[in-house]
Amino acid sequence: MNDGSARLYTSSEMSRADGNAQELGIPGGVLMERAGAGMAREILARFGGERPNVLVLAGGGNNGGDGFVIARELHRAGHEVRVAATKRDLSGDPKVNLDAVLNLGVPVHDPESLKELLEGTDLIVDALLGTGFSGEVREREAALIRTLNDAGAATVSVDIPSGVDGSTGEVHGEAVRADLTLCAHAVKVGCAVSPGKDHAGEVVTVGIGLPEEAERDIEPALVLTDARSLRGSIPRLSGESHKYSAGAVLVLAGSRTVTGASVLSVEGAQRAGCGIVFLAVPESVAPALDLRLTEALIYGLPEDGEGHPAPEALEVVLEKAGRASAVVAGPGIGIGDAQRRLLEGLLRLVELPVLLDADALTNLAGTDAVARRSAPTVLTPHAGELGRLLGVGAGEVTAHRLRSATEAAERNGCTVLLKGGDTLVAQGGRPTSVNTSGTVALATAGTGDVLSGVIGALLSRGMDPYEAARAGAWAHGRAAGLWLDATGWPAESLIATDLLDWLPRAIGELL
Ligand SMILES: NC(=O)C1=CN([C@@H]2O[C@H](COP(=O)(O)OP(=O)(O)OC[C@H]3O[C@@H](n4cnc5c(N)ncnc54)[C@H](OP(=O)(O)O)[C@@H]3O)[C@@H](O)[C@H]2O)[C@@H](O)CC1
Ligand SMILES: Nc1ncnc2c1ncn2[C@@H]1O[C@H](COP(=O)(O)OP(=O)(O)O)[C@@H](O)[C@H]1O
Ligand SMILES: [K+]
Repeated sequence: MNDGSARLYTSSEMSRADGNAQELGIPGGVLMERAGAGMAREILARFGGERPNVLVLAGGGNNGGDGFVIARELHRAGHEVRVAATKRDLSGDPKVNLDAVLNLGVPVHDPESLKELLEGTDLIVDALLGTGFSGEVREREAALIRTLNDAGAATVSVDIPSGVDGSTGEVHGEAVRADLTLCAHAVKVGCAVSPGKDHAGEVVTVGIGLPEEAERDIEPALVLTDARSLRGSIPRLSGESHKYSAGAVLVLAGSRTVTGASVLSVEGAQRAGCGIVFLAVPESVAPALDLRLTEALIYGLPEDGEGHPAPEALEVVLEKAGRASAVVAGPGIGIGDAQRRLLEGLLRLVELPVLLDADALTNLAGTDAVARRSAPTVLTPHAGELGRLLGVGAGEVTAHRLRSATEAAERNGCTVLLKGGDTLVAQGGRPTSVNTSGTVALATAGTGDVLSGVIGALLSRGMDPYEAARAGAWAHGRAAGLWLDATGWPAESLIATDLLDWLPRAIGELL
């Protein structure tokens, strides 16, 4: 995909680029030298002024080789540097660089003394395991990682926090908790996808002078979605536009006890630029919402005894869908047989793009209602909802986010947006997108309802579902970021309504 997205590499994509570079006449040792020297410059620029005592923990592969180059450069810059190496009997480039360190008189210790070495250490360089690692860390390395994490010193990881799977972000057992991760050439998937992302701290890319030709035949399986990669993808109004052609969204959200979800979804859609919103809600709450939502058209639905939409609501929903260009269904509609049947009818009979969120996902878990659809469907689950769709626990999804999102997208033949700090968008045939604009400020009730409306509006404006989900997630996260910058208030104080004020500016950055 060549849309200007920042490169995000799996371990095997990186090693292909490395192989191509060698064919182009750039030896691996040169890349290691550039990686290590560039990382050392970055470390000196950030920490050099404080003249920290440095400990480099080096493993037996090329990640350790990068670590030796860093040790050499920091020593040359006048820092007190010690190395703990898991292996002395090396060959190739790591051996060349270990020998250089030894020749300079930098002390190289056995890792068994790591705990004592860390006592006088201000800065740890973690070069234990890189992209050559996957699976579960062996006990010897796991013990070293625990010792590093317990030391509490500032930690810089080389290429990937040791113990994180570079291609998936999965962590099985121990993984280093870094403050900064320096990635050679491109961000590794493991630094962008949780839980790896949460181990990586700040992530900075260090150039290693790979020529473009070395990447020409590599189609990355994942992309980092930033504003640059989305710019120009949202359709604009033209002179001939009217409120229906500008995008008409039907929102099926809310019930007698949950009316906020409707408001947030409708206003999210309005601020994301659709021309008109129809809101279908149980009839007992329609008058209150009519007063609250000045610009939306509100329709009362037959309801069950609990104030949730009843199956007979389908008739009204279908009629209103006839005037819409996209549908958002689910937030706050309640969970039960009646709501499931309503949704199944909607999915069977409406040919429009449909976004399913929250209660809609729970109601439809275990059914094939989405898989049977040919019109575009976007699912926006959090880990718990995706677990229900896949028949596994939330913990299983949290541990395997990438695999879970792609599996759900494939099984259902649809677009899946998995919420979280790294919001993923998966769709068959497209690279899985990792959003870059999220902030923990979003971890508050109702922000997901806003997101459903935003993506619904982008669908109604004619965007392809994959692009709509990526752009919606980016704008949603960016709105929270703008609120944080503008108010200077603590992240914990954001409420979902605040996003509505900042969505227009966030979307404006994509036009
Ligand atoms: N590609 C490029 O373009 C460039 C790559 N560069 C750098 O190379 C790195 C990749 O190097 P790599 O391929 O040598 O692997 P690496 O991450 O050092 O891991 C191997 C070590 O891990 C160990 N190990 C494995 N599994 C384990 C387990 N379960 N539990 C415990 N240990 C385990 C394994 O031990 P062994 O099995 O051999 O005993 C061996 O010691 C990359 O991240 C980047 O830093 C840069 O220099 C510039 C350009
Ligand atoms: N730690 C986090 N970092 C960034 N974004 C988060 C985090 N936790 C939650 N979010 C985002 O907040 C939103 C919450 O949505 P959801 O769980 O559906 O909430 P609700 O149902 O209350 O609206 C999602 O967009 C999600 O990606
Ligand atoms: K590492």
